[in-house]
Amino acid sequence: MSHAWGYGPHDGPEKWGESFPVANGPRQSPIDIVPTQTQHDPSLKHLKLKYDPATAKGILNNGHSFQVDFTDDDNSSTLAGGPVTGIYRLRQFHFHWGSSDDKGSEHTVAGTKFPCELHLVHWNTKYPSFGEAASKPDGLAVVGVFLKIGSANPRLQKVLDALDDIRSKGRQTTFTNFDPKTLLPASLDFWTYDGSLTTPPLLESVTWIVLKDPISVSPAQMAKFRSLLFTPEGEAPCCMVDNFRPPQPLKGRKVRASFK
Ligand SMILES: NS(=O)(=O)c1ccc(C(=O)N2CCCN(Cc3ccccc3)CC2)cc1
Ligand SMILES: [Zn+2]
Repeated sequence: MSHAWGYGPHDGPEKWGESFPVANGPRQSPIDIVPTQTQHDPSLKHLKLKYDPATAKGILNNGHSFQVDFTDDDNSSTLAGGPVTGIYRLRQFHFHWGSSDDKGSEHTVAGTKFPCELHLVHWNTKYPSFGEAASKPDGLAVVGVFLKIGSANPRLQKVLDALDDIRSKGRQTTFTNFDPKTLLPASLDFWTYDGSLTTPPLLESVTWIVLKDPISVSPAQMAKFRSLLFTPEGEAPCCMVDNFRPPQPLKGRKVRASFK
């Protein structure tokens, strides 16, 4: 398989190991988080998230998900505290979701799947760039947020309204003046563990910070996610759904909790 990967029967997660052998490595993501097997770590600091809405730049259908990109040439939008040392810059956020409300998240909680999961991707400023950081064991920090079916979430609406302009792979449009903090739940209680990117190249460079509390999303809003296409204009349309990797073996890793 060239480096063309996807989520279908011929190029999906079960096949990724053929081109990306690290798929079977010791710190792969996502995982099933079993709360009764996590350990409260009182030494974990509060998560410090500082996001400047002016750093929002654009929104892109990358053929695997859609992402909102941020300018990351200074420390205007950063993550610090929590399990990390130093300052990490926000690069982008994106989502993973299912074809139906009973699946879609990458992390699961005691086997429970959520219909969608948000990932806010940050890179360690001890390295010169995202690309450099992405290959280092402490290079990235990703905040994961579960979305649970409930009432419509007004905070999502600006993102969802932009999807009409990026229906096909490769489409992008400007997306400015957006504060991703508005997408977070009230509590920043989290679980944390050492893991990887959940898409190829599956680099084992991510400190995962998965928030305990979900945010809401309505069925109509989920339908909006599912209106995107994996395929570019001019190709037979294939709905962008089930773009999630299933949980991977823990291989002896400890999952710590910031809360009791
Ligand atoms: N689901 S997730 O684990 O949160 C996630 C986070 C980030 C990305 C991401 O931005 N990309 C796009 C391009 C950069 N590559 C890494 C790279 C490849 C080659 C040269 C340098 C870095 C990673 C994939 C994907 C998934
Ligand atoms: Zn992701």
